[in-house]
Amino acid sequence: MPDPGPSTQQPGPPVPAARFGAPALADALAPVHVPAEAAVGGGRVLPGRPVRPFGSAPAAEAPAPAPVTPPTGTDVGAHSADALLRILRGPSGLGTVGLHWTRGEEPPAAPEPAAPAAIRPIPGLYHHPVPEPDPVRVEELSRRVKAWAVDEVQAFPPEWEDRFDGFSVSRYMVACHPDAPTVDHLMLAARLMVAENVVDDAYCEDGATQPDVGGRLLLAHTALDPVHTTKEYQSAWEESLSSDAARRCYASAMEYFTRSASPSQADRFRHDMARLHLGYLAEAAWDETEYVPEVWEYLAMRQFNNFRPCPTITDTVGGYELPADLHALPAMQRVIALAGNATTLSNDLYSYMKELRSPGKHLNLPVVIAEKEGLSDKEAYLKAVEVHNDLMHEFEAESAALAAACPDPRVARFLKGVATWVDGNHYWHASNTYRYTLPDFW
Ligand SMILES: CC(C)=CCC/C(C)=C(\C)COP(=O)(O)OP(=O)(O)O
Ligand SMILES: [Mg+2]
Repeated sequence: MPDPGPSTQQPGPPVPAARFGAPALADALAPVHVPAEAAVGGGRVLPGRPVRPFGSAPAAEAPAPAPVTPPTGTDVGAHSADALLRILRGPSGLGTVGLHWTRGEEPPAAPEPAAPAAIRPIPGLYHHPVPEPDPVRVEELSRRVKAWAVDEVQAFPPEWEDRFDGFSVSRYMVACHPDAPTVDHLMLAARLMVAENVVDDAYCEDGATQPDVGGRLLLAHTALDPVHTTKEYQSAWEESLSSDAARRCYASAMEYFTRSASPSQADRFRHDMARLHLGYLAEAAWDETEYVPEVWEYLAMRQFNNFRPCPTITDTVGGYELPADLHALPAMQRVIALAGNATTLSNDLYSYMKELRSPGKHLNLPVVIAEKEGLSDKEAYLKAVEVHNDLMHEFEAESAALAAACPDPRVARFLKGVATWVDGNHYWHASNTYRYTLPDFW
């Protein structure tokens, strides 16, 4: 690794390496000076130090889960089934052919098809199965996103390659965005997904939370939302964008994204990322003060520390635009929030065992319910499943109502894209047995 050189980071308390039980991580968090000419940009190799990517060690030490066939979706009938099915089928009528899930490119001849991933859904968790992601796309996206992570932004060191591969970002993104016209479009989502996880892992996760996490997050946020200042200070900010893996990933992924997105789509994404960072700050503050929130307070925090920035780029990745005034509709905002909350609570349930093994008390919905409502671990987990399911039903009912009230094909396509993202996110969690194992509650 290159010599880190002098720091460009704001002054702050020293990193307490012992706290993390992983000196490599504390070391990785140290800022790195990079000359101005190496400032972020597509195609350049950026020096710097890695962060521990993609969560804690693989779940290999836990017993391997038994793969089962995914159940079919349930309960739709109780929740505006007709309208929902119309959304999922997509728009119909004259002039809507181009709005369906088709691709702008013919896939090349298929290689040996990869074996379908084993799925292990949480019993009783309301979800919809998805078709197996196109293996040709998964392969191509995997090659390209890894090349970006390794060669362009140095997101992780070679010894963590297995963890990066185990994250399976390409299978994740192909499952979530089946309507992406090209692999270039999928790359927009894949780079951002990698970057978001690098920032979370480097600054916030598993005992890695830094006392100066607020400053770090704000400076990382400027890689998405640029600083406009005087000439004297502008170059110092530009240099800072290369100074750690988190900022290199954000800056590069955002540069690609803004080349494809409209100004209003890019601004929507910045707003969603500001929400995310606000959620990280609350989580970090509660971790620091060892505060266990009320269940409703936890749910409020998790609405911000949330997958929301992922489904809300579905139109950019799909190569079309939901106009800002339709995105801003209160009913659309409610649908987006419900979808984000359901997907994020699904993460709380799938990552429950991983988070139990992590250092300190890792808050998630089952843990907070158990503590605040005096329930056993199993009772709390099963109650959290019900909270998730209620949110999913509400999401689907509100989505169907909005589609009926606002018969604009772009609204229908966006709602379908969000619903597809929700399903793809579930698929990825249920199939990622490298990362997640289930508790023994059934
Ligand atoms: C991809 C993205 C926008 C992530 C934002 C926040 C985030 C990492 C999650 C919502 C996932 O939750 P968590 O941090 O608990 O992830 P793991 O359980 O460690 O997989
Ligand atoms: Mg989690």
